[in-house]
Amino acid sequence: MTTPHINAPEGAFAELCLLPGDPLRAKFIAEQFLENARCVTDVRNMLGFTGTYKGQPVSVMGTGMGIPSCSIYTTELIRHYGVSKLVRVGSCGAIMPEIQLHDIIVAQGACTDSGVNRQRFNNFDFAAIADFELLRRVVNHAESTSVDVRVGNVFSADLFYQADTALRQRFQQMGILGVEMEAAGLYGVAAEHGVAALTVLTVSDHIMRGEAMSSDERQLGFKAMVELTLDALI
Ligand SMILES: O=P(O)(O)O[C@H]1O[C@H](CO)[C@@H](O)[C@H]1O
Ligand SMILES: O=c1cc[nH]c(=O)[nH]1
Repeated sequence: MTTPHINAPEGAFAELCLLPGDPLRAKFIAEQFLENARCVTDVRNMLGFTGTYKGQPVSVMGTGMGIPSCSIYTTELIRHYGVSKLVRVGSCGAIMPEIQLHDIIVAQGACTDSGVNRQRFNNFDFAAIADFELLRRVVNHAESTSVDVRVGNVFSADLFYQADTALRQRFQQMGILGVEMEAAGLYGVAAEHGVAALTVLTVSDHIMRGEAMSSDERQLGFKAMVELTLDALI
């Protein structure tokens, strides 16, 4: 049984799946962190892998950029492959002044300008929140290993190139830690299907200060976030 976007056989994914936006980051995570990792899907080069971490099965798959792409893959992973713990490991642009490049943000909630959660919630405002158990495990593990994380609200934007630069000030006033493009959609998909989701982000840019990692660093430089996530959840 395959889906329009995933050509893996039934049972090819673990219950826990890490979800970077970039399929090459999925490959990097599989090669660097998983034992016996095998590529289980490659439709459109959206690579997915399953292996083990400390003996436990784990999958990792790219989602592409933006809520529509992420929603397709996560819906198929849940409905057809039984994935029930979906953990986005992404990058974001920081908003708050105290945040630095390479910092780790755990998205407790995700605001958005996307209409997807209103579409699935009778046009009401849906509070897109992380699964508390996944969140607690990652935050507790960070505390016990002295890894600094920031926990709070992020903004999942439809536009990477947002023309209205005044919005940034408003985000800062409202305490938005960082801007990315998928978390609110992921949380909506998870809620609709009754499964658990979390988003952990590494700061790749500072939107207010105009600082940025290189594209190589974005692809490969998220070791601390991945280690924290795997160690906390396995
Ligand atoms: O690094 P990823 O996980 O792709 O996340 C961020 O990077 C992309 C934009 O460059 C968007 O997908 C955004 O959410
Ligand atoms: O979506 C994103 C990701 C990184 N940096 C941004 O400014 N936006």
